[in-house]
Amino acid sequence: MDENCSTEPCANVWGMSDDSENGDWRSTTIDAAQAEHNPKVAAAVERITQLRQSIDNIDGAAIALLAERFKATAQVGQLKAEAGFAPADYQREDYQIQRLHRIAEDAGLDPDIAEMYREFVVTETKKRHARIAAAGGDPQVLDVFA
Ligand SMILES: O=C(O)C(=O)C[C@]1(C(=O)O)C=C[C@@H](O)C=C1
Repeated sequence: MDENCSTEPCANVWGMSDDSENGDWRSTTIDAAQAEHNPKVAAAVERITQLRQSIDNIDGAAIALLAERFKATAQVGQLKAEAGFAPADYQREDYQIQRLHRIAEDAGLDPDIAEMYREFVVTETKKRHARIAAAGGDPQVLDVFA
C-alpha cells in the first residue's frame, strides 16, 4: 500500500480524476477511460475487473445456496407446525453458533461475520416458521415458497 494512503485518499496519487476532486474520496467509480495514459491505473482497472467477475460469481452462488436453505427450512417449518413444535430450537441454535464460529476461524473469516449471517438466516427462518404455523402448516402461505 502506498504510504500516502494511510491518512490521505489513495485515488489521486495515481493521477486519477475521481470523486475526490469533489471532496468525496470515499467513492470512486472505476472508469476504464482514466487508465488510457497511466499504466498503473490500467493494471488496477484490469485487476479490479477480474476480481469483480469473481465477486459476481460468488454473489450468484450465495443467492442460489440461500434459496436452497430457505426451501429446506420451509419444509422444517411445515413439519414443526404439523407436529406442534415451536418455531425456535435454541439447542440447535447453540450448536450452529459454535459450529459456524469454528468453520469461520478455520476459513480465515472473522467469526462475527459468520454470526451475522447465522443470525440473519435463522431469524428470517423463524418468522417464516411462525407464518406457516399460523396458516395451519401450509408453506404456500409464504409469498415465495423458498
Ligand atoms: O433446525 C430447526 O429446527 C430449524 O427450524 C431451522 C433453524 C435454521 O434456520 O437453521 C431455524 C430455527 C431454529 O431455531 C433452529 C434452526
